[in-house]
Amino acid sequence: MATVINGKEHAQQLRDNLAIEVSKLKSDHALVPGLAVVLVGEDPASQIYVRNKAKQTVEVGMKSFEHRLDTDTDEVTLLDLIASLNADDAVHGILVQLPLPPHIDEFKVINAVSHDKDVDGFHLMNVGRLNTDGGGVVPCTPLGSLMMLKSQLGDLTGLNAVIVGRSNIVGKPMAALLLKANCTVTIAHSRTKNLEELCRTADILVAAVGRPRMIQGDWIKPGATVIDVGINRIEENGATKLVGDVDYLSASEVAGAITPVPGGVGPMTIACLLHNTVQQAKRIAGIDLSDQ
Ligand SMILES: NC(=O)C1=CN([C@@H]2O[C@H](COP(=O)(O)OP(=O)(O)OC[C@H]3O[C@@H](n4cnc5c(N)ncnc54)[C@H](OP(=O)(O)O)[C@@H]3O)[C@@H](O)[C@H]2O)C=CC1
Ligand SMILES: Nc1nc(=O)c2c([nH]1)NC[C@@H]1CN(c3ccc(C(=O)N[C@@H](CCC(=O)O)C(=O)O)cc3)C=[N+]21
Ligand SMILES: [Mg+2]
Repeated sequence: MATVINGKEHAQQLRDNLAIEVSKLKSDHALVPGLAVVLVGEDPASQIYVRNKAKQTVEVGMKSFEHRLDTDTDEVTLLDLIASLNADDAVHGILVQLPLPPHIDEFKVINAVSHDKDVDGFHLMNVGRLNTDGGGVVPCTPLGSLMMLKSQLGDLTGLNAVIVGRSNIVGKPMAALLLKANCTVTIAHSRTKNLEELCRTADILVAAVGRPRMIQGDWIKPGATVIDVGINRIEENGATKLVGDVDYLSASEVAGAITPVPGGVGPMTIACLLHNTVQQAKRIAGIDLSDQ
């Protein structure tokens, strides 16, 4: 049976370390990192997610600012809010919850956030840096996934990594990180041929598809490490359930290690968001990033 990679524990450890760092920033630099989260619309899943983020932000000693706007908010109003957050010295990180309503241009909004306050790593400046000098802010979900992989496997050099999914927020930045970590990287998507065979070549398999339990145990190389990014709400036996893109039962009989859903990549994503906020606060304040 596969080792279960406990994302909740990894996330708790990361938050414990952040709490220590935040208290040092307070005492040594009079700096309290602040995170602003902007939510447009009433999506219940997003509301829970935003509430969890706010709670954990405060728990590590940082300031949390929440901005909830109606679904029919126009683009100019949203851009004005972002401009005021860009100019606010108490705010070091700005996250605009995606997806946005269809009448709002997501690309425009993402790039209106100052790249110095981007904590998602979605701004063009940070995308460019991830793919060149590696110095920018790294997207939270891929960063959390990489941390768990390194903790599980140590050096990743030479391993074959297959990522299923090519989105800008998960698949592509995950590929960039694994390439930087010296893996041989393949990105698969909906047009990929022989997906099952390709998956069986993977020492590291990352599933970021959005299809409940798509990847089966017999698609997995025995002993491989499986990172399940998928968060899918399904109805089963009359109850609502959260499942990943990997069929956990069959996969855990073949894999060497696997992240569960819930309790895997999700909690690490939020912890990495807090990590990125601290990083941006230090950058803005001119505190050496290699300092602590
Ligand atoms: N744990 C966390 O913190 C987070 C979890 N998620 C979850 O991760 C999953 C992916 O999210 P996201 O990247 O935003 O999703 P997108 O819908 O943006 O991308 C899905 C990708 O999967 C590919 N795909 C779809 N169907 C197939 C198929 N049958 N075979 C192979 N590839 C396929 C698509 O291919 P194509 O490009 O050809 O259309 C696309 O590249 C979702 O379940 C989401 O909820 C997302 C963000 C954070
Ligand atoms: N700008 C932006 N940045 C994001 O990072 C972003 C976003 N928009 N939009 C939505 C997706 C999704 N996402 C999740 C993060 C944590 C959990 C998480 O903590 N999940 C728990 C379960 C939570 C539950 O029970 O619902 C778990 O997997 O254990 C889930 C999903 C971040 N996203
Ligand atoms: Mg849109």
